[in-house]
Amino acid sequence: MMDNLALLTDLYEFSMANGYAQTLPDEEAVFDVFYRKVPDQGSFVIAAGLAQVVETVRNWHFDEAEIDYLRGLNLFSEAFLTQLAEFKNECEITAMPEGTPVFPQEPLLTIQGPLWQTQLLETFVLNLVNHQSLIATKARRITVAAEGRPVMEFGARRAQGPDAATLGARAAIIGGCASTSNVLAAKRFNLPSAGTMAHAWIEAFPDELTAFQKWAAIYPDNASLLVDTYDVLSSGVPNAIRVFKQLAAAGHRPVGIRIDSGDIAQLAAGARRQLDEAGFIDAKITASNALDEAVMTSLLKEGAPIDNFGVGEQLITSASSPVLSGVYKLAAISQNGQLIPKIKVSASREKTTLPGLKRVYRLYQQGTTRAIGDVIALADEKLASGMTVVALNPLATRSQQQLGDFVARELQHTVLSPKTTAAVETDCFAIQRFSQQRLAELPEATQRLVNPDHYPVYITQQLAELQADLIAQQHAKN
Ligand SMILES: Nc1ncnc2c1ncn2[C@@H]1O[C@H](COP(=O)(O)OP(=O)(O)OP(=O)(O)O)[C@@H](O)[C@H]1O
Ligand SMILES: O=P(O)(O)OC[C@H]1O[C@H](OP(=O)(O)OP(=O)(O)O)[C@H](O)[C@@H]1O
Ligand SMILES: O=C(O)c1cccnc1
Repeated sequence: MMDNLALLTDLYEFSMANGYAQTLPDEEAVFDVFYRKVPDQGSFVIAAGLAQVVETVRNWHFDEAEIDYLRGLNLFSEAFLTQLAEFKNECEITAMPEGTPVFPQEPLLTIQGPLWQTQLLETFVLNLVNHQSLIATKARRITVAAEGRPVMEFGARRAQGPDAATLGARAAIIGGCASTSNVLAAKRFNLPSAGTMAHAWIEAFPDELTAFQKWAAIYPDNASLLVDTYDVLSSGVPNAIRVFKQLAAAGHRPVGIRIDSGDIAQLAAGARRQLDEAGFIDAKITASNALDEAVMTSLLKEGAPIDNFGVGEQLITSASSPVLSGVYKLAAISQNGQLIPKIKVSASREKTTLPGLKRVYRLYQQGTTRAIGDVIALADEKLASGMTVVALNPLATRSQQQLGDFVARELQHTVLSPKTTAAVETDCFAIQRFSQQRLAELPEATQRLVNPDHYPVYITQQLAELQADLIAQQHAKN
């Protein structure tokens, strides 16, 4: 169970909620979560964090200490504080399942409910979704670069705080990692924990060979020895081989070695030669040390014989692109039971919001699992073959296009409502598999790590017209 995150909310959300309670008490609202820019110049983000959003909203409440604290700010009416104390969630959440590749501007999560409640959700929903989606997206890049070799998540010590370490480890698995060194994350999310040893173990003994032998005596079937404390090729690997021979003679199977500094390609090649010559062709070589997808790609291109990767700081902080600026934007307000679409107008088309309650569809070529593009439509629209759509990409050569035949799959599903609770997948490896299936449907060129192709995302003509009308109405008012 997560802590109650009810106060993990920017002050202005409470200020607005208190104000709505006095001015627009019966209004309902629709908010969309989406992002505009993909980290690392990729073409999509892997959605993650939904399980924690659902858990947090289910557990969302204000206890006496929280109400007293808010009262002490001298900003809020007693009526509002009572409303908080008696509060029950009435919001409905529809969302893309975790692991879904999601493109810019697409609502990956939509929240509908009383205006004041939906407003209060903004900060912690964005916090959970932005963080985990960022790390899952980075983990996908890193595991793609590993070309099928297992990647262990090693980042806890470099993560920006305990939650970033633990939720980040969860997101790393969703994005493709095989295991984590973070025991809390492993326990909490039922993940495989994995690890080797640190230089301290080697340094603690009088010499490297003794250190390896002591380890092997305690963990005869888990001897993955760190060979770079003194000198990889003249000391580390020869000592590891000595210990492996003793283990093999006693009927054990040595696991392998880890290299954590120096020129990893050259050291791995030298270590591989020595291990093979000694007959340990199954001993695995693990590489670590500030790895990311660019270094890993370069190492493998150089032919480095690496079997496993341990990746920490660059993954857990998404160091090369550390922000996913997902936003939470008002799309509609109810008046007398009728939804009125709302818009935020901006000088840039990219920053002008898509109004109204919407649905996102992925279109597949008939009879195949090949995704050909996504369409954002108004909720009451039906998609039809031959319909005209408008490209969201302002640089698209053809802004209007007619769709051919397709099969459409709706991407969002209801995951929480006041009446029902749908099951949200919480098994991280099931989410990882789901993600990989969804990725396999996308054109390969959109998945490249460098200069990926643009994937077509369209809005329906009706949505485009609604947006244009609302912009015109605003211009007329100003
Ligand atoms: N053959 C290689 N090709 C490309 N990058 C490499 C290669 N070998 C190592 N690297 C990377 O180069 C960087 C070297 O970092 P750094 O200078 O901190 O390492 P180091 O001095 O060898 O190790 P440490 O400081 O941990 O003892 C790391 O990101 C490492 O993964
Ligand atoms: O480099 P990362 O991808 O974050 O992987 C985790 C790092 O953590 C450990 O290093 P340690 O904290 O002992 O410091 P070091 O960098 O001096 O080896 C380990 O030996 C890796 O180098
Ligand atoms: O188990 C390991 O080898 C490990 C764990 C965390 C960080 N660096 C290495």
